[in-house]
Amino acid sequence: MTPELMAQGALARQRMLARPAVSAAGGRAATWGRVVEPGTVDTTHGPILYLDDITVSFDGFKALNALSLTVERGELRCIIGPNGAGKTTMMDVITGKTRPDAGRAFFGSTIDLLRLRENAVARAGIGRKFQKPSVFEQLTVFENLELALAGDRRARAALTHALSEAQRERIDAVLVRIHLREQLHRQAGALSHGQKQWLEIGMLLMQDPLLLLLDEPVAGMTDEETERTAELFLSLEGEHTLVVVEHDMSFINALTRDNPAKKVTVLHEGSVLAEGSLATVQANDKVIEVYLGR
Ligand SMILES: Nc1ncnc2c1ncn2[C@@H]1O[C@H](COP(=O)(O)OP(=O)(O)OP(=O)(O)O)[C@@H](O)[C@H]1O
Repeated sequence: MTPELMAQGALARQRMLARPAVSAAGGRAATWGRVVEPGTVDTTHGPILYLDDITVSFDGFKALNALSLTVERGELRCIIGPNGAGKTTMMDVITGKTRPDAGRAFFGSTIDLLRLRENAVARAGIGRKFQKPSVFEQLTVFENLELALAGDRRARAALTHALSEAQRERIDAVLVRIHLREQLHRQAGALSHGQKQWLEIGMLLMQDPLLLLLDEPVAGMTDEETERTAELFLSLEGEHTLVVVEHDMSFINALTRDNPAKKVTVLHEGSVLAEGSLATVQANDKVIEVYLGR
């Protein structure tokens, strides 16, 4: 992590905090059953993500068991936990893929996530990166980003549509950010695993999400790629809110080393087992027993 990137992250956080946070639509009723305009989440009085007492059962087995969790706007929150702790199920609830049996889930103070379908959650400003990269292998890096910029416009139309200067600049800025500026004409299928992961993150960034959910983003990456990914995430912190689920403790270390007080959440058996700085949770006896000490 270079001092420049750390400074960039700090600046981005300041800019984000200075951004007007109140929904243009305004009011709780504004989001119920309506399409939500991206970038209008209301965090004036609270967190950007609020999960309260969420329970998800599969044939009587509680994958999430009264899970409560909040994430503040601009945070980079790491979520760790052993296999089966409920991390993926939690992301499925946030993105509308799984409906809980009980509990509440809010994006800002007004957007009730449990009333939105998956595509509406994405439109509201929540982007999700699954573990495996799913880029369009036959297309170039640039074309992949171009498609992502188009959102849900039809693919062919998106690729024949002339880009505006501002759109080109946006793609260019993302290319620099994801370290693929030199590879823009390369077919995505020819990229390394790590580069494909960055491209997919770049595709999410084209939609300018407020909240990014990242499921094991460095699985299968080389040490160098992992380090670059940590730098990328730290540069996004503040401007975006990031929730990173990860098993790789060296990556968690890299994500928290600029600020040792940064919160890490440990999930176990569908609830929060511990939360606090990495050092605090690593020293927690319950955590050592169920996870770190295994
Ligand atoms: N559709 C399903 N049907 C039945 N059980 C499920 C289903 N989805 C998840 N589970 C169970 O719920 C528990 C939590 O799963 P989940 O995938 O959320 O955990 P995780 O923390 O993401 O694990 P990992 O680190 O292995 O990805 C597991 O015991 C899993 O087997």
